[in-house]
Amino acid sequence: VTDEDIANDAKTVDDVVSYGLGNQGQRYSPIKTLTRDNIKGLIPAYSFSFGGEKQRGQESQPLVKDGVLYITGSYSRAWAINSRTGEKIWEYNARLPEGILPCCDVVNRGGALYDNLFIFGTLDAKLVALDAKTGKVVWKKDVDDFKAGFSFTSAPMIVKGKIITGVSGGEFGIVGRVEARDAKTGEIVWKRPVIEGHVGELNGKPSTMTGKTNESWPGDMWKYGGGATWNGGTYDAETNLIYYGTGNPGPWNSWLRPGDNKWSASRIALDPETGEIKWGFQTTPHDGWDYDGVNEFVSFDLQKGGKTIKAGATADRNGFFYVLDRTNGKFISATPFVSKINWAKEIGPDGRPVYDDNFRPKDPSKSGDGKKGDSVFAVPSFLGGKNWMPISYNPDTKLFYVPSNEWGMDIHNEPVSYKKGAAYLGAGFTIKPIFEDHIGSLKAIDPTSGKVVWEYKNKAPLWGGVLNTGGGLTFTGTPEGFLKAFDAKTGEEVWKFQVGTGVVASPITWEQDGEQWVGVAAGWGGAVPLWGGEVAKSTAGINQGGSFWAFKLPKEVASR
Ligand SMILES: O=C(O)c1cc(C(=O)O)c2c(n1)C(=O)C(=O)c1cc(C(=O)O)[nH]c1-2
Ligand SMILES: [Ca+2]
Repeated sequence: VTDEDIANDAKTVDDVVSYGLGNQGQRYSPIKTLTRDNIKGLIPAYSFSFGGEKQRGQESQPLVKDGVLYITGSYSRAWAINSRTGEKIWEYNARLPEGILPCCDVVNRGGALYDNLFIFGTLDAKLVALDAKTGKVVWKKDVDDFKAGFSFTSAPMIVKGKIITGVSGGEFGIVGRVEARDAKTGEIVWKRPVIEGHVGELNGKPSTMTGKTNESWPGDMWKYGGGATWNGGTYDAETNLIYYGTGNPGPWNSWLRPGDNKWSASRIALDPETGEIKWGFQTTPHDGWDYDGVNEFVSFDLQKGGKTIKAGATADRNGFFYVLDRTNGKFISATPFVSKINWAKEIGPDGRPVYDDNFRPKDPSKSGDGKKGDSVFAVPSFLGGKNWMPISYNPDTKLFYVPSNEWGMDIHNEPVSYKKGAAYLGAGFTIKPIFEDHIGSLKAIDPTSGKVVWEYKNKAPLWGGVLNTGGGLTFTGTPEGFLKAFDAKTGEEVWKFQVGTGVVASPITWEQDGEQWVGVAAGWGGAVPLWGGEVAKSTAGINQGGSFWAFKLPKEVASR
């Protein structure tokens, strides 16, 4: 796989060589073969089992190149299979040590292909490059110390010969950073911590570009300031900028860290050559609800007042859908994409939330029994209006498709201090539904107005990514075990298939032997069964699993 293959990934149809079907992350394939009229003929071709006694959440997006499909699975495993038959070519198991500290299930969201390598991150915070043909380890690099809470769950991104990655560990007081390595050797080119005050690295030398001082943090709190870059990034060739989201500040108890706490809960744009932060936009300054701002920032052309604006959009965990100028981070608009939000009254004209202090958990030193502060019911819950699961942009309908959840939480604050390898929260919480009939909600959103054009409601929380196709279809999975297709214009459900376990992964599509294929990993898990509170109870009956499902539209059916 070459840089050119990756740069053209959004346009080519016979392979998928990047997370997001192109580094911009639109998750749109131009393949037109499959439509609402012939989708009845979309049939399973094979199902490949990930095996093993342990299953858990399967969030991986596969890659396909030259008849080989590459996919990662729970517990830091990876496979190459024949993309036509599902026959196994190789399997890799990272054999994790005791004591790893992933906060939110043993997931992996996918790998990257470059040159002759398949590269992915493991839960013990290592980056592994395998020979794509044999699955043998070519190199393996320590990202950081898993005993301090560092972990790795997202898919690496390749930008012009460099591997761009982040880190997980925001619940353990790590400091988030974005890194670039030489994609062939794995050697570090630059490291960019995202929390003010920290010094990065460029070509082996110290480099301070995050913020000169820790001015938006009190005292020493920036030292364990969080901002984990745990959900991967996107890249836009037109602006030559890498876009990354940053997670919650540490600890969750916001009374311990007055100030904006930059750049936690933000989007930042970085120079791919140096890692310099070119702009930052903080969606939740002084976050008090674990509203990690890691949600992917997706580039698109916004038509407004007869002009085309180089924009980007992101559906934030805090419940607002933001459109920014992707050249400079300037705020364009923010509109709610969930039906209820109470922590902010609105987003002001400068892009800053107008807080409603009634819904920030109370200061434990001034309320409650002095240990446990007074609880509030805040909406959305800390698992967010949207969590990790990627949105999709369809350039035909000019709509964004956002997998969201409608829920709230009881949350209170407690005292806490940093201890290596221990949870650094200072908060207790229980997630609760806010509607009787549904939590999950897939919404088609017009980015020019923020208006919801259609909505599909799902009983269980939606936890999988979205895919759009040139044939006018929108795909996503449900915890109830269905891969579903909708008419991208109207939202009408036009197809579904039961895979036997929850679908919390991102589907892909590709063309092979003149036929359109669709594939998705299956396996219930992720953060909901672990942290979902009362919501987790309602999903307790969902069976675990671990497999990859491939579907195709046979030629005979397509031409009928
Ligand atoms: O702050 C962090 O480092 C961090 C990491 C991760 C992760 O790596 O999966 C999640 C979260 N936070 C998180 O807050 C969260 O809700 C979450 C859900 C999931 C998932 O895969 O279902 N991961 C994570
Ligand atoms: Ca987090």
